[in-house]
Amino acid sequence: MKIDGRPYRTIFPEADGQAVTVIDQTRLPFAFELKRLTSLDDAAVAIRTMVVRGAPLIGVTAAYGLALAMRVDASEAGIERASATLAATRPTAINLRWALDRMAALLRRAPEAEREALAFAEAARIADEDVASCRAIGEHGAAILSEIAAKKGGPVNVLTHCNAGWLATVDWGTALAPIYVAHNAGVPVHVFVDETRPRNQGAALTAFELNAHGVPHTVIADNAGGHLMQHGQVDLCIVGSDRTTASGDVCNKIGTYLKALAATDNRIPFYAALPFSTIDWTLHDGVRDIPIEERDAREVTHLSGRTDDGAFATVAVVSPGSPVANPAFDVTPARLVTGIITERGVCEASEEGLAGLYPERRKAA
Ligand SMILES: CSC[C@H]1O[C@H](OP(=O)(O)O)[C@H](O)[C@@H]1O
Repeated sequence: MKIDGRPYRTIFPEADGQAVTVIDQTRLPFAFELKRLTSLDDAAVAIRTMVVRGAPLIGVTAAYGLALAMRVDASEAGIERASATLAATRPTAINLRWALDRMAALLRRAPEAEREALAFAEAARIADEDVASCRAIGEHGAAILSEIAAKKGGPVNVLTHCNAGWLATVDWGTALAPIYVAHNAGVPVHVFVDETRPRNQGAALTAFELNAHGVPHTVIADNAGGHLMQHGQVDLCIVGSDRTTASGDVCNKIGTYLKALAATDNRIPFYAALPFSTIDWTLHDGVRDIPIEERDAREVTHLSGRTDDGAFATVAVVSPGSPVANPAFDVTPARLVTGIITERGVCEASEEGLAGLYPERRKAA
């Protein structure tokens, strides 16, 4: 995507191969700052502290983190140690495990002396594949938006949760990719942007993206979505995913499940958009089996932002001493999901639906 007319990706290797540069998403939307990752630990900290975030981007950052690690220790033990360090950063997004397994399998087969160059090349391939996958998700999803807008004879109103835009991937995004493709094609689209407490990825990141791209949108409190659906203001919901099971259960940012319940109650289509790398083919019961990250209580007790005179500030918003719970994700059962938008097309949220798009997995299962 473009920022002030300049094309950006969320992560890119530097020409000298000594570092990888990322956008520091903890500073958005009030400051656009780049951060250089020069080591395995830099990459691990960037993932854990959400300098980079979003399932596909977490996977790509981990891939580059492993490549940076190979500069220091390309032995078998080095591969295992770096993989373990990166895998421990965040437990829910399956893209992290998927990327590390793909990289490690390739590196183990290569001579130690070739592993650093091979790792950077494979990380770049994973990044390029992510861009292509998200662009294809955009095409398939835009067809849905275009059909609704044509039937309505007016703007299609999409509700989305958290940030599943280009900032959550290498480029294009997943849930927002259909919106960008449709908007670019002249389809009238408007987006209701859930603020998405507690870290406000919607209010801070999705709104930043849509502002930069000129997409009409309205930021809303998380709790307003059901009311808007009840009053006919939402035509469909599209969300991202951090891990989707082979049976179509969708794990996504906390609060997604509540949106799906409201959508179902109001007979509003509810889609999840995700690439192949977000599907966990080993799981069939997401509510029971997907590990849900519990993040620091301070994300709930404090709000970070900018004061009216432009200073960054963090303020307490919870009565001191009150206990806090902060699960970062929830799981929407497949029965509440209208369809899954992937790089290979749109399918039912079911074993059959996903196996139909990925027949090679049926044989593997
Ligand atoms: C395209 S994956 C985006 C997905 O990741 C976000 O989680 P986080 O910001 O904690 O990394 C959120 O669940 C988004 O839907």
